[in-house]
Amino acid sequence: MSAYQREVQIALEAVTSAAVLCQNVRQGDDFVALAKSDKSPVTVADFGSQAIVCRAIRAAFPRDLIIAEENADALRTEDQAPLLARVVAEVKKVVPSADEAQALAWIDAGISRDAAPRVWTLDPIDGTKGFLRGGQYAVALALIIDGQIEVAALACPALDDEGSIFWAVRGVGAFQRTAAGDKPIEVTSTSNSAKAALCESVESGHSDHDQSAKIAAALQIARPSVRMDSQAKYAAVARGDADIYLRLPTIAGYQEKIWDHAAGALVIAEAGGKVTDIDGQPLDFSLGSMLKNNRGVVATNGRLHDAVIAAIAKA
Ligand SMILES: Nc1ncnc2c1ncn2[C@@H]1O[C@H](COP(=O)(O)OS(=O)(=O)O)[C@@H](OP(=O)(O)O)[C@H]1O
Ligand SMILES: [Mg+2]
Ligand SMILES: [Mg+2]
Ligand SMILES: [Mg+2]
Repeated sequence: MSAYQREVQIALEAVTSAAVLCQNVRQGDDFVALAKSDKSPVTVADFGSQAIVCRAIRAAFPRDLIIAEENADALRTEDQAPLLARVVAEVKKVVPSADEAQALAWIDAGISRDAAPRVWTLDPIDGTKGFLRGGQYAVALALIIDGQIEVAALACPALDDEGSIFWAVRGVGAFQRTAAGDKPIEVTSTSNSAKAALCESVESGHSDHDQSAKIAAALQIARPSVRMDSQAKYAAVARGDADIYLRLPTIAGYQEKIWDHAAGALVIAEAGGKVTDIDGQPLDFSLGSMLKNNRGVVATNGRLHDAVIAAIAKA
């Protein structure tokens, strides 16, 4: 029996149900996006997805903590009663017995921020702007034990025809779940950077596009970069659709959130790739909700990693 079998099963069921909720919401015409205090959007589906996943984790592993992106504060205000009603209605489509109080409590099960010996991290929708635009998005869940990512489940509902689901366990491997079973995935073996495919964020506010163009030129990368929302970029590198994922800081001092990277980072590492920050340092997931010790993210097939870090250092 391989390690963390139960965690993998629960995590995959949870992100799969959450992905159904997200697709249900996206098929409708009323996402009711709200702007958070940092002006970033949050929708019915972000709240609903967080409720579904936290419910599943709480039921299976009641002692585990959860560091998830959203909280239910806005939904508890009188102004947002219609939004709360939409969230509860969507949650009930997936969990028919759910009521309003439960939905709120499940969302708020994810408000931990501090490090803990055993903690899950969840991005209920990574790439909310992509979700709103009709682009890629992901439901990203990972289990961190003593600061190390051990289990990852990554649902990309808009990738491929039917959506795709990826998972990984540290030391076991990275897989894509298909109707025919779990298929191991692997990064490319490209070692000539001129032949590499590079992917990056769609939003220039999330990763510096001008800087990445300079780095691509220095690496003699011939192909135009592929812009894709969400941790689907990690899946793209992990299964060999792309060779490099660059996330270059746009604001000095911006700290990346662990839920934006934990699941994707393990999937790439277990597919044979490498993930560091732009200085070539490993991402430190032992510090609670933020990657306080890191700047930006560089993910590659491994073989190209040193060349990419060197090009960034020169740029
Ligand atoms: N300034 C800045 N720098 C870096 N990252 C930031 C910044 N601001 C926001 N965010 C986070 O970006 C997450 C989305 O990243 P993506 O790579 O999906 O961006 S994009 O949609 O492709 O443009 C997005 O995740 P979600 O909120 O889950 O969508 C944010 O956590
Ligand atoms: Mg967000
Ligand atoms: Mg995110
Ligand atoms: Mg999010």
